[in-house]
Amino acid sequence: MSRQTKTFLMNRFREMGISPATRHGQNFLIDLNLHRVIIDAADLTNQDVVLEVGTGTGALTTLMAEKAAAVITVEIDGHLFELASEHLIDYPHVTMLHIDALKNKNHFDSRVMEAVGERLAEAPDSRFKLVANLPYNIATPVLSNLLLCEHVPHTMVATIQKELGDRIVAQPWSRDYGALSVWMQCQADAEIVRLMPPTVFWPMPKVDSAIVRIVVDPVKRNSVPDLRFFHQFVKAIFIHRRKFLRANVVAALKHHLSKTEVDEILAEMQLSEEARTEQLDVPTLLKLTELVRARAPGWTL
Ligand SMILES: C[S@@+](CC[C@H](N)C(=O)[O-])C[C@H]1O[C@@H](n2cnc3c(N)ncnc32)[C@H](O)[C@@H]1O
Repeated sequence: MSRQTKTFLMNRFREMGISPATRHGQNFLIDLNLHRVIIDAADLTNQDVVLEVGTGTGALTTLMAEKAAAVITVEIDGHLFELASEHLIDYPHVTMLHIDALKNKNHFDSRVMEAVGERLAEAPDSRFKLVANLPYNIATPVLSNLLLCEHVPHTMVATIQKELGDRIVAQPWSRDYGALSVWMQCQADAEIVRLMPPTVFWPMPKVDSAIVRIVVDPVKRNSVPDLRFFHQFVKAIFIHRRKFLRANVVAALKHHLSKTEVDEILAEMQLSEEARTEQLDVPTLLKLTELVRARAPGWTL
């Protein structure tokens, strides 16, 4: 029997005297075909160094270890770390970390990136990929922060809440368009590969899920002169995305730009006073950010 079916998992958890921890987003994929879909979407080869956040029982890890040059897998839960260690012991190119992958909501634990850096250094010309069935409570910081890390991924393939997937691929004027859509689309091509009902997991989550693929585009990424500034500025003006853009820029740049300066910038961009933040596409936001940055280079959120 596969060691990731519902019966196997239920028995193992019972033997260990534990139950899945909701606070850690422990919903395990029990439709094993979907592991294959994830791996195929990531197009894994022996040139890839893979980061997995959430080892779980190690089922996906083992499959990735068969294909990739190296896998760094991170698990917060001691019981699961132990369970996965039993299965991963025969894979010397798998680095297992028993830590919280995130130091805080804006930063990875430095040990994660150190381990990734070491594996990348061992395999020249390797590509870095994130492939994971992510715990839903940390999916946004994991995907967002990775794009600001020292080692930027070539591709990220992740199982996430469907609602989050919708936000990542959303277009201007739509209900789901926001700072996260802009942050992803300014530097990557993002798509939803597969939608999944709760029944493919044990225990079943309360929401639908999606597998997303985000492929970083170096040309797009290079067209953002200051990624950190852009990230912060877009976050600030999208807090009230339905409001008038002018009000949002004025509020975000309070103490840094006067209302007259904001009006000058909007006039230069030929944006009316009635323009709403939610209507701005990525190229327009890039241009706006650069005009703001030129006048307030030291601004931070
Ligand atoms: C959705 S499960 C995925 C497990 C497994 N990869 C699978 O495909 O079935 C998420 C896993 O992430 C772990 N986890 C949750 N928060 C974490 C964090 N902050 N750092 C590392 N692992 C975490 C959970 O304990 C759980 O094992």
